[in-house]
Amino acid sequence: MLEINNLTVEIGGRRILKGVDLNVEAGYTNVLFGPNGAGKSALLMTLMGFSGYNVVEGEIIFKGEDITHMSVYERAQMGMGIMTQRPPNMSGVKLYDLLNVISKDMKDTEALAETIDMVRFYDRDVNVGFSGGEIKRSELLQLSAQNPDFLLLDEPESGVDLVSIEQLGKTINGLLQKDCKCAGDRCKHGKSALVITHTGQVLDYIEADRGYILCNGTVMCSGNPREMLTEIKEQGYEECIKCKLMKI
Ligand SMILES: Nc1ncnc2c1ncn2[C@@H]1O[C@H](COP(=O)(O)OP(=O)(O)OP(=O)(O)O)[C@@H](O)[C@H]1O
Repeated sequence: MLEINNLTVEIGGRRILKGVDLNVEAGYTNVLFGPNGAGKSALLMTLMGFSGYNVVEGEIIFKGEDITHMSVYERAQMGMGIMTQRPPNMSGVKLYDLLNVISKDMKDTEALAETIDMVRFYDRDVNVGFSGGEIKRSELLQLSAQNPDFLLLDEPESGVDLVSIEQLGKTINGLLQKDCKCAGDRCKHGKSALVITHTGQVLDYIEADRGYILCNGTVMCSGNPREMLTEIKEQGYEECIKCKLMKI
């Protein structure tokens, strides 16, 4: 569903991503690990097409189409959606009005808003004065309203209290499983996701297929995400860099 080939990106003339290769098949959820400043958020922002992320080499193929130079709007229309780390305040835009514009099914959106206690935010300007956890819930609600085929999730659990993480994780899982008409417990032709996580807490609620470690703008290795998380917790990212150097 998503194919990233040799993606090299500059921000303000500084090279942030260097020849990134990464794939996410339809129905799969892949995970991106990496130390602070590695370029994980930059990768997601580039995939969504935000300005300031200049692709100087490589390509992004989504649903078989080259989207490398498409606008954010066109990518969203094609079924790509994002939950960013620091979404902007939207002064003058009420949450309800925004949901009403992007919602494919307002009934579903309102049901989720009830579940995650966001109805009382309908009359507030989007993100203005929201707490960290409230921003995450608002973002999740907007993403659910859009109901994209491909979810880019940037540290969805960060800033969320321990009790609410379960609800957030289950909601994300529900979103990934939504509209899946396959029999059996796993739908390999449904929605896909690329998730950034430091703690791995969200992985307790979703099926993660493949993990990637990004260090200094480069993919160092890939593998079983749970095993990778255990190794990162035990050995940190230093071992990963050494391992890559040894392979070279
Ligand atoms: N607008 C910008 N101007 C200059 N440098 C930027 C800009 N945006 C990002 N960077 C730099 O790009 C690098 C990668 O940032 P990015 O946010 O992608 O890291 P990250 O892997 O998501 O880190 P974290 O885990 O801390 O969220 C950092 O060194 C950051 O300072």
